Amino acid sequence: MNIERIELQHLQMPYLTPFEASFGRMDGRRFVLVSVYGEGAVGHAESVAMEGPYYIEETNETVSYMLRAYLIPLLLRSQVNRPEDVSALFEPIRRHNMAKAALEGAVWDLYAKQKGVSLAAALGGRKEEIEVGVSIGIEPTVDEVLEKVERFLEEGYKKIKVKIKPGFDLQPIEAIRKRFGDEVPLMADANSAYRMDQMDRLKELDHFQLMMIEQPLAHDDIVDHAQLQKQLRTPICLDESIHSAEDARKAIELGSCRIINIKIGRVGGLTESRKIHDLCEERQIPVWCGGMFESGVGRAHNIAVTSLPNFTLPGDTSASNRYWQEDIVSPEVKLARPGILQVPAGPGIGYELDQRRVDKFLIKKEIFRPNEM
Ligand SMILES: O=C(O)CCC(=O)c1ccccc1C(=O)O
Ligand SMILES: [Mg+2]
Repeated sequence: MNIERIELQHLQMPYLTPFEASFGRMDGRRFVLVSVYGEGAVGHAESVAMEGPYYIEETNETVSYMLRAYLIPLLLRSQVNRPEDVSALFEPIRRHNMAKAALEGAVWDLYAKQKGVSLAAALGGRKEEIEVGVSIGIEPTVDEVLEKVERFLEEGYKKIKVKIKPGFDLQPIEAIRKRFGDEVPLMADANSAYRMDQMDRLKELDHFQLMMIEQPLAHDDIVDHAQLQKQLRTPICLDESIHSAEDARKAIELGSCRIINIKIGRVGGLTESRKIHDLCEERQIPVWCGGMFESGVGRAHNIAVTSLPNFTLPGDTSASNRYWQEDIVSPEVKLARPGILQVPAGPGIGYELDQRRVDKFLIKKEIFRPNEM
């Protein structure tokens, strides 16, 4: 693929409104945008690591370090013919999945652009549009959750996900059901906030016809989740516990979940995401694409992967205006119809990087070339 140059742009983008989950509260995103140049084309992807190690262990700084010290030098010293080769190349390096995914994703975009096909098509996706939902944080009051639910339902979002934690769980769910009815496609995400001795609390949630409960127990657990799933009618969806297709296989075989949330960053890239997708399809486990408050670049990657057939549940990839005053891609990610995003047909991710907007949020830029490695 002839990689001639790799750029890291470190950005700081403020959110429209702060977001709180059981692991903390955030006002904006510091992240690394990766651009890979070759044969007159350029591929982009972003790191989805947060600033602190509270969702998973990676941080913006560990990602920057791993890219600079290991992953970029390795890639620039190697011959790569297909993006799948990058995934194999990175395999000896343990974990650091978000760092790997950021670089591998940029190579996927470059590859699709060099071939003149969309990233979705390069991955084997065939959907032309996808259904999407929205993830609502823990708000100071239940009323504020209700206001958000109302607004997002008006915009037609196909799934409402609310963050819960012990003490802020039954109240918001019950209030949403009371006000908006049982037809609203509703789910809860606990981000590992519960322990097995709080099972009774989780069982209460069984009365609200939730589509699923996401990652109720420990971030590294699949054993207790299997026990819990036996006690619940509501499907458990795993997020934090799944870092690879092997993790997914073990969780499915144990009965730890009935649904899997695929985040490209958490599983180390698009190649591994597709592997998990294929495995789940074979085992009849529906998947959906999670979100990490991506800019338009990461959002475009999420849209592309969601075009694969077993992404049968609406994901967390909402429109740009749910997160940003202005996004760094053009056009911005907009709903084509209520709750529906179009899968772009143009080459690669199908959105242009707007460098003028990137420059507004730019803190630092680093450039790497093969002869310097
Ligand atoms: O809107 C989004 O991008 C999804 C937000 C979200 O739920 C989330 C955001 C950051 C870290 C973890 C999670 C999660 O899915 O658990
Ligand atoms: Mg989650």
